[in-house]
Formats: sequence, structure tokens, C-alpha cells
Amino acid sequence: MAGMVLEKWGAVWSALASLVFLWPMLQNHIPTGLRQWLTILADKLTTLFSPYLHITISEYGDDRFRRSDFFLAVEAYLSQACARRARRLKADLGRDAKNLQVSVDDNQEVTDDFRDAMLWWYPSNKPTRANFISFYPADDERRSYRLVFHRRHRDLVLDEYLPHVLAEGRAVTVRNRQRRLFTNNASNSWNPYRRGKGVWSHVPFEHPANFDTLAMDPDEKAAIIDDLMAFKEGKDYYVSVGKAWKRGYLLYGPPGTGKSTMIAAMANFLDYDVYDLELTAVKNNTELRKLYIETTGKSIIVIEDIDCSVDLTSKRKKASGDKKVSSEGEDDDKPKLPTEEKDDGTKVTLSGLLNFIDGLWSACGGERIIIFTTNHKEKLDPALIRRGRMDVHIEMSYCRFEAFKVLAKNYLGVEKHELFVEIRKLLEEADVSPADVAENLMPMSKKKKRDPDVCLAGLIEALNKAKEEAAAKAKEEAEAKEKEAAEAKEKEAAAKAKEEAEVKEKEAAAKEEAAAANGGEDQGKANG
Ligand SMILES: Nc1ncnc2c1ncn2[C@@H]1O[C@H](COP(=O)(O)OP(=O)(O)OP(=O)(O)O)[C@@H](O)[C@H]1O
Ligand SMILES: [Mg+2]
Repeated sequence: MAGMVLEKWGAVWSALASLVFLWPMLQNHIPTGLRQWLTILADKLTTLFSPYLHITISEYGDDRFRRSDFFLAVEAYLSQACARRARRLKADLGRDAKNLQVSVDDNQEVTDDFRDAMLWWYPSNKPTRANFISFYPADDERRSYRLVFHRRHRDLVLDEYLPHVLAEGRAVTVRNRQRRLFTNNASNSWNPYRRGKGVWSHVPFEHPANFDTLAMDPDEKAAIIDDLMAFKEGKDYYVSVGKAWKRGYLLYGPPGTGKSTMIAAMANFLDYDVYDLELTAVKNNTELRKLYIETTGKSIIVIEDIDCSVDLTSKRKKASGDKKVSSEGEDDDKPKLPTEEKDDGTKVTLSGLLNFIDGLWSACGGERIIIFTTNHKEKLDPALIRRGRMDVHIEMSYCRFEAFKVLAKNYLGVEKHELFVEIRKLLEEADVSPADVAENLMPMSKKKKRDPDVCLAGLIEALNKAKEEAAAKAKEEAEAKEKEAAEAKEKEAAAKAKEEAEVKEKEAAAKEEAAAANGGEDQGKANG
């Protein structure tokens, strides 16, 4: 008996299973017209009986290139502004990892009211490719939010509520923003699922540098701050002159003069994210462009030691000639690029980099600052650093007295000291980097114990040493030059003497010949 019942149910299950299995095929056999009509009918019935309207906001727009700003705003709005109304919350450490941040849990519906209108938000995760297994969820999940509301609130929602959500969401994002330091290099090594995708990985940006502690000429510093302010608030200006909202800075100078520190100070001053672009890790121009598109607005893109990253010098003709090939040449196995570039082990070309800085793509997505640093400005291709690409050239030079005063104030808390006069003189005579000066002012040994007298005396000693070394080096160089000059002179003299001897020899030979000829003539005459 039990067996019979089981058998019956078994039959029902298998019938159901085959229906489920066959449904997609059956669907194909219903004529398209009928199917459309059925869909419309179903929609009509729903609208007739359900007074609710739906709006869907999906993560990626139609272009599928960047995440939709509106989606991000909705996410922020829901996680913050509506958190109190949700039942399931999640908590995390917020900005600076100090305060707790509570937000709506994933997949939790949220109710909101706006001017007495009730609205419901439903999040959804839709896999884009159902039969594709990936360990990296962000890849094949497409998220969206659905907003449901009564149709009598239609105008209210479209005209007022959604703009309100956008504005509020953006404000929340700004408030909660933990500034980040991105790199394109780490992604290739530590996360195997992202290997080779050319995306950025990030850590919180926590560099403490700021313009107050940056040692340099006060006037130059003020000019830079002015420039940054003008940039930050210059949106309308850039629109009015028809330029992309971006600015390039070239920081050049010897090692240890504060180039990297300056970048951190700029980022802290502007409250921007930093993208540290490691050019040697970029495969080709296409990847470079991809990296650029993935950066967000309000960011500083940095390429440190640009002269060392890729050999971009003196290849411009070659590179721009190959512009088309290289910008589309993603295929690694096609040896289309010039051989010099292959030697570097990298295929980012100068033209690719120029496009990166001010090509059409560079205007996508908000304000950006691009900074190059180098120790050898003269090695760079003029095209790369011409105004318009690198708008401001900032020289970070050796420590002079004005810069020293800032360091003394930071490290020792002194603004005046009797030793300053001597230090001033020595700083004019010796080229030392701020990093060296700072090292001398930093009382690491217990003996110094932050005693300004001891530290400054130590600095004077170091400066004197640097001066002597510089003098010795200069002397050595001068001697070498002299020696070279003397050798050259000697060589010249020898060459001249040889030449003269040769000339003399030739002359003598000519004379002899003439004499011989004369002798023959005389003899002839005598014979005649
Ligand atoms: N102008 C400066 N003001 C304050 N501190 C400085 C300055 N220059 C250098 N320093 C100190 O020296 C250290 C090294 O400086 P930084 O890394 O900025 O030099 P850099 O110019 O980037 O050198 P490199 O060319 O070798 O990259 C920093 O930790 C910083 O504390
Ligand atoms: Mg540096």
C-alpha cells in the first residue's frame, strides 16, 4: 500500500520535473505575438489590481563600464539614512577605524517615508550568468535596488524623492569617506582571483604629512596651496574654458627633498584619494587606460620616478608612429612594437602615457590631479612635461634656511636660536637635503633628549662635514678636469708636432725633387 502511494507521488514528481524541464522549450513554441500579448495582458492585470509602481536602479548602467553613481548614492542613503527603520543591521568600524558604523544588512528590505508617503526599497542580487561558477562574487553578480510606492505618489517620487535620495546619499558618502591609497601592483600578487585584471587594490591612506610640516620656501608653498585651492573650486571655470577638470604637477629634485611628502600633504589638504600607479606593472596601453577609467573623481594619480619606470626618453617619433598599433595592440603575441620597447619588458609607450594624461578618456569622471616625480627632469621627453600636461613644475631643492626654520620648529619646537646664524651660512654653502637635516634634528639617541643645543650643534657638525666633503669632491673633480685638460693639451701638442713634422718632411721631399729636376735640366743644358 505504502509502496503504491510512493509510486503515485513518484509519478507526479517526475511529471512536474519534466514540466519544469520542458517549460523553456514550450515557451519557444508559443508564437511570439501570443507571448507578447500574454505578457502585456499580465502587466495590465497587475497594474489594474496593484496600485503600486516599481523603479529599478541597477549597479551597472547600460554601458557596464563603471558603477552607476545613482546606485552608489542609493546604497549609501539606505545604509545610513534609513538604518533606523531596518530590522537587520550590520556594524563595522567606520572612518579612521575609531567609531562604529551601523548600516542596513544585505538583502534587507527597508521602509522609508517621505512627506507622508510610504516607500519600500528591496535589494536584489541577480547572477548574470547562471551556469558559471566563480569564486569571486563581484564578477558575476549584478545588484540592483527596487523602489516600490503607490502610484498616487508618482510625481512626488520622481520630482522630489529621488533627487533627495541622490543628494543625501552623496552627502553620506562624503561624510563616511575613509580616504584610500590605491595601488595597481599588489592586485597581481596577493589576490589570485584578481590576477591580471589590472584593477586597483587599496589600503586606508594614513600619511600624516601636511603643508605646515613641509619644509620649503614659504612663498613657493603659499603659491602651491593657492593653486590647489583654485583647482578644487574651479569646476565652473574649467567648464567655461572648455578644459577637462584636471591638473598636472611635476615634482623634481634630488632624493630626500620631500617629493613624496609633498604628494601626501597635497592629498591631505584636498581630502583626495591617492592612486599610486606603478608603470612597470602595467602590461600595455590598453591596461593603462582601463586603470585610468577605474579611478574615481577627487583623486590624485601618482607616478613616482617616472624617468625610471619606463624608458620614455627620445623615442617619441617611434612611439607616436606606432600610436595606432600600440593603443589597440592588446594581443601579447603579436610583436608589433618597436624593439627598444620590448627590451624594457613593458609595452607602455610614451604615446600611451600622453593619451593617459590628456587624451579623450582623461576627462571621464570628475576632478583629478596627476603628479609625476623625478630626480632627473632633463631626462624626460619635453612632450611629456609641457604645460597643459604638467601644468605646474615644482622644484624641490636642497634645504636652505627658510626650510630649515620649519624643520627646527617641527622637530625641536624652536623658532630662534643663537646657532641659527651659523647654520644659515652653512646651509648656503653646503647642499644637504631636508631629509638629512631632519635626521640630525631627530633625537633618536637618549643622550640628545630633545635638547635643541645638542641637536643644533650636531647639525652644524654634520653640515661642516658635508661642506668639507663637497669641497673635497669639488677639488677632486677640478683636479680630474685639470688632468684631463692637460692630457688633452699634450695630445694636441703631440698631434701638432707630428703634423708639423709631416709638413716639413713633405716640404723637404718636394725640395729634393725640385733639386733633382733642376740638376737634370742643368745637365741637359750643359750637354746641349
Ligand atoms: N621638505 C621636507 N619637509 C619635511 N620633511 C621632509 C622634507 N623633505 C624630506 N623630508 C623628510 O625626509 C624623508 C624623505 O622624504 P621624501 O620621501 O619625501 O623624499 P623624496 O623627495 O620623495 O625622495 P626620493 O626622490 O628619494 O623619492 C621624509 O620622511 C620626510 O620626513
Ligand atoms: Mg619619493
